[in-house]
Amino acid sequence: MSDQLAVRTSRLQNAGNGLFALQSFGAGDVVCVYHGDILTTREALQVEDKSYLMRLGKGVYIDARDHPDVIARYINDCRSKGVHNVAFEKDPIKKRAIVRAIRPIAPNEELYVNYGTWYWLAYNMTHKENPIK
Ligand SMILES: C[S@@+](CC[C@H](N)C(=O)[O-])C[C@H]1O[C@@H](n2cnc3c(N)ncnc32)[C@H](O)[C@@H]1O
Repeated sequence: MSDQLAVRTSRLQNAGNGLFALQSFGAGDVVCVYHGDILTTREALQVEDKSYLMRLGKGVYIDARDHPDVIARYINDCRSKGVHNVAFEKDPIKKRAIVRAIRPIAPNEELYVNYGTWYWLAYNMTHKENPIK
């Protein structure tokens, strides 16, 4: 898949898989790229499993649900301020998001990105029996 990154069981509880660094990254380095099927707002609203759905900008979404080869889709959100080590740089023109290191990352660190408030609001609405705080 990649000699810089590996998909392994997440260190977060009940989070499934996560993405881990196999090498060091410096702050500002491009770590990988998030891409997938390109959807309009109308199409995005109809997606049942929104786990891998990302809004890039007005009317532009990408969905990596059917793309297990896109390793960026395995990045979890640790939900703790100050612990995130990568950020999504969304590009609605190129229809992708660059995953960029926001601080130095050491080998074996799990990558964590802030999905944003709306992702978790929607997630918890559809997982009322098992919300993620
Ligand atoms: C983009 S996927 C990340 C990869 C996913 N863990 C997997 O195994 O394919 C987003 C999903 O990961 C899980 N996830 C991410 N962060 C989590 C957390 N802090 N706690 C529990 N589950 C989390 C949730 O199921 C979420 O909908």
